[in-house]
Amino acid sequence: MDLCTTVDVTIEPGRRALVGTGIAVALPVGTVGLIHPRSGLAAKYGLSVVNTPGTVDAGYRGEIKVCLINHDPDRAVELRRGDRIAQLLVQRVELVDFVEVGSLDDTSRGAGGYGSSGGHAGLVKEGS
Ligand SMILES: O=c1ccn([C@H]2C[C@H](O)[C@@H](COP(=O)(O)OP(=O)(O)OP(=O)(O)O)O2)c(=O)[nH]1
Repeated sequence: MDLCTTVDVTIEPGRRALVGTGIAVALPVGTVGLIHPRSGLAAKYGLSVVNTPGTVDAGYRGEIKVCLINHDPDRAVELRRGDRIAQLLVQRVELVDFVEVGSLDDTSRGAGGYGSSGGHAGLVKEGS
């Protein structure tokens, strides 16, 4: 579902703005709302969502707001009330009970992350 701004707003290059959508929802327990940027506005204006994807808890009953950011280094983004600024996806989530343990099982990845699998010249391991 597309989300629209309830206000006119101009976002200068590199700046952000929290805008209301006028929408409140009661999501079923076991689901989550995810606020994603719109690809068209991202490609054309550099407009995105700061905390993408924004998380709307199932228990949240307030107005959904979107924290927009203008990544364009030169041009301001002008938005008018009613413009579609982001999109809301609803997904099922696992409801888990976390259990504290002393160690974790082994996997082929182990603790490697943040480029440890390579794939780019700038990701070579230290010392190699
Ligand atoms: O882009 C967003 C993200 C969140 N929310 C609303 C719904 C969500 O359920 C609530 C809290 O969001 P989150 O848990 O991400 O915020 P927090 O900074 O951790 O605040 P809190 O302490 O209120 O949980 O704010 C929005 O309207 N838009």
